Amino acid sequence: MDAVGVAPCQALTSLYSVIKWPDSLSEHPLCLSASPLLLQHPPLSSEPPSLCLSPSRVLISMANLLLTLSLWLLAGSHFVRATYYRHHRYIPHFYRYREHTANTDNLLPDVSNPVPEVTQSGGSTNQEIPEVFHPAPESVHPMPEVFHHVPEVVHPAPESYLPPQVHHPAAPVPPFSSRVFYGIMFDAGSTGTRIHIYKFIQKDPVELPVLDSEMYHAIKPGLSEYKYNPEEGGNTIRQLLKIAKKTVPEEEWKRTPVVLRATAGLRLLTEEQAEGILKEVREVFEESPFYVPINSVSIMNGINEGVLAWVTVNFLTGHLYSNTRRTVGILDLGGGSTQITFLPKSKKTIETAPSSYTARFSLFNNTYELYTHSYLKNGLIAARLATLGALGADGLDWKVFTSPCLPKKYRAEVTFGGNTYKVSGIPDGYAGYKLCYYEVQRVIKGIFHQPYEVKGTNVFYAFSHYFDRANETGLISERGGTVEVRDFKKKAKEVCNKMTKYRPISPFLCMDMTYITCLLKEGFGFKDSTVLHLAKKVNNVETSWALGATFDFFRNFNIH
Ligand SMILES: O=c1[nH]cnc2c1ncn2[C@@H]1O[C@H](COP(=O)(O)OP(=O)(O)O)[C@@H](O)[C@H]1O
Repeated sequence: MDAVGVAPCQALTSLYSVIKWPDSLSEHPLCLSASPLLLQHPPLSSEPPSLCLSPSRVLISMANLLLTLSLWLLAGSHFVRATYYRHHRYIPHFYRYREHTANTDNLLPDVSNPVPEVTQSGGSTNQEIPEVFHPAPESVHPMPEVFHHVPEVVHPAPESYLPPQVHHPAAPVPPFSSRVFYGIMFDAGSTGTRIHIYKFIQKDPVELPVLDSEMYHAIKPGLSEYKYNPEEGGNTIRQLLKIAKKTVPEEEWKRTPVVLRATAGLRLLTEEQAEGILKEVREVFEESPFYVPINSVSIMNGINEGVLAWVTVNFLTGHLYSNTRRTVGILDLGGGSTQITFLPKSKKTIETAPSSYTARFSLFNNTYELYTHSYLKNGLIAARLATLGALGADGLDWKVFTSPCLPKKYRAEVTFGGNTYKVSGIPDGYAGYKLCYYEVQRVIKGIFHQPYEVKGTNVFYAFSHYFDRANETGLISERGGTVEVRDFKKKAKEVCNKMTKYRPISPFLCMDMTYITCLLKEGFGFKDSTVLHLAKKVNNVETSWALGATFDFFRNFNIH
């Protein structure tokens, strides 16, 4: 018998033990004796208390007994229900999180049953799209909503849509077999396009779905490189969709949503150029067999980029399930932009931040107010060009942009955002850490806001180019690890002062390491001793905003 059945049965067995039935009711008085197990108070005499009745009072007593018995049975049935609810749904989050460790611990916050068919004009027909679950509250509620009908949500959920918190009368739970569903998220970044195919398992209609696995693939260059040739950009999406078709079983295609969010690369283009690319992607999506929701292709703003990366990392590290509100901050260094996001411990952090540097959203019945900001043009590749004085410059056909951060004899053409730049070291000049630091400072000083709290005890996870550069220079292995801010500085000095040794890894390594050092120290204001956790994956899932964006697709977080 499972845990659900044991407790109520024990209660009924105990109840039954208070009754001793005589051989014949007509010949003997009826006797009841209290089982010591059920005594709330010590007996007044050494004999167990008993009560013997004359036959004439037996009928009245029987009526009383039946009444008592029904009351016990009623109480027992409530107990059964309470135990069932608790076991299946209203267990604390930290427990629920651990319960699935064998399954990489990746519980999806919000997704549940399928929603009805949605017909796309000229597009694919969605038969069953995973529906939105109400997030489980942090506290135990006496009457959980899971035994009510889950309100229907027809995808796509518009940006401002919040599923209604409707409470229907209780209904019997239909039989349910474990089911699998998928979500496809494209990350159209400035340096590449990546596909994330998430597989979720809904084991039980009243339990939260589990993130089972992720299929990830990246392709270079990013879509912004195709600003003059969107059709070719569309072909990169076609290639990635082939992987999606191999990963998602054919019978699931029609109800598997495809979503693309573009970041800094497209933000840096003109509106017309960006729209040309997005239109092409929409067309490629429409010709695919997958479900194409409205607004499936768009440019994501910097706030969402930061917040959704924060959601991913805190979800994967288990912090969204704890009641402590202890979370980790994130530092994301992309090619075109860089993000910092954390949950402040001190009110002063929010009070002293510019109003556009904070964001609110709701998750698991908690409202979070985060410090978050995305610095456009301060991603690593954009910062390289800015350091060289090339970003936004004219005369790209003939100008050569030089820097003491590059090996003296280095000369090359680099492409970013659809433009090509001629760059070189300074052949007969000086190179090295100090000069380089002075150069990169110009890209940071006066631009960054230092949050009040950043020198405190917040734990930060740093990924994307922070991870790549730390890994390439040997600060951490491919599996990731922790470093102090001063480790970046030490390594930057070493790389800049031995450029020839490190050149085979990348001629930009000195510039990149120096930029990261300056960004952390003088940009965000971290102390030398601040420890950063560098991770490319957590629980075998990529640390990127893409998972958070998939959750946001299934249930709108209403980030504002
Ligand atoms: O999902 C991911 N997995 C691993 N690395 C990623 C992922 N997304 C982004 N990155 C890393 O971030 C770098 C830059 O990101 P991106 O090109 O998206 O910049 P952007 O956000 O400024 O446009 C990539 O070169 C890569 O190292």
